[in-house]
Amino acid sequence: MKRKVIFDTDTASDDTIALLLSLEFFDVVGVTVVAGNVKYENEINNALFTLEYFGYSHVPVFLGASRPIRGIWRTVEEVHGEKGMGRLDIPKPSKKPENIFASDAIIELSKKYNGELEILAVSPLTNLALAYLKDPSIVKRIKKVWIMGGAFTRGNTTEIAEFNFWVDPEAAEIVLKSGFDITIVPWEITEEAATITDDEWSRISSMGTKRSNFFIKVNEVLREYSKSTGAKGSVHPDSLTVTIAYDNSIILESVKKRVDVEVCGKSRGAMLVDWYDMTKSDIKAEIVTKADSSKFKKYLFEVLSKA
Ligand SMILES: O=c1[nH]cnc2c1ncn2[C@@H]1O[C@H](CO)[C@@H](O)[C@H]1O
Repeated sequence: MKRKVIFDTDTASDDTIALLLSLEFFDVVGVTVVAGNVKYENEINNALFTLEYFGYSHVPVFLGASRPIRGIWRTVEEVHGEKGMGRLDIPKPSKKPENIFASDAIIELSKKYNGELEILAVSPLTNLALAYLKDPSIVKRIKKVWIMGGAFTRGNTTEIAEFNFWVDPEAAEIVLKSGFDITIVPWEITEEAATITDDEWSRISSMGTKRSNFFIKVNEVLREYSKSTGAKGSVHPDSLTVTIAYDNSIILESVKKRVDVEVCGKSRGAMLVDWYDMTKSDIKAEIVTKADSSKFKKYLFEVLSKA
């Protein structure tokens, strides 16, 4: 039986591929949309369209926070394309979102799948933080939270901050202090293990499947943007995180430390790791420090080449 997950997403480019992977690997019992990458309306359409396009119209989509807690952030269309789908112009999906707020859906689904539900958070953590504030007992019911977020030293949004933590550091702080069983996949690890090189890009392009064609189109702008920052190809943090959640053996090295997030000043959104256990805190997260790139890509290619 497939594991039950909620896919929390600010749906743009790599998020859609991470969603496709999740649909293969897991029983996705809900998709929750949160503010982040691009205009909220576009994120909603991107999530609905991706599900509909690949035959998953039955998977419910719940709308959540359309802004971070403090409301200070900017979207990054330069990374994902004007509407977040590279240069793919998508039609308005006929699938509609549910009438339940995302954070309420997280609470309800945690009751329905008590002890087995996992959260794949490839997004700012606003929806999960709000769910926790409303009902802290979700910590006991949610089995695991997988987070793509944080940077050790090389921020992709400011000198030190990774995008998801930077968009809503207050939410990240709430979630990281709540006591969930958490694994974090930080930015640098995804850059090292989840960059699709030119050769790999050509390989995907020549697969000629519906999924591979979709991959190429939605990630075209991401690839150009990634390369403009010095990467050797398009970087796929969300896809790596979901694949790690599915097969933990992709984690080659990790540490278990208390993690906090800076909420003020120039380093707002910075990930603060208590490397020397100075806080003596019991609340710790697993932080991935090395991932198996070839294993991840094997899964990715397998899913994209499927007819
Ligand atoms: O430059 C970028 N490359 C890849 N993903 C990005 C970038 N900027 C924002 N995101 C988004 O934020 C997380 C990674 O930090 C990912 O979840 C992705 O959706």
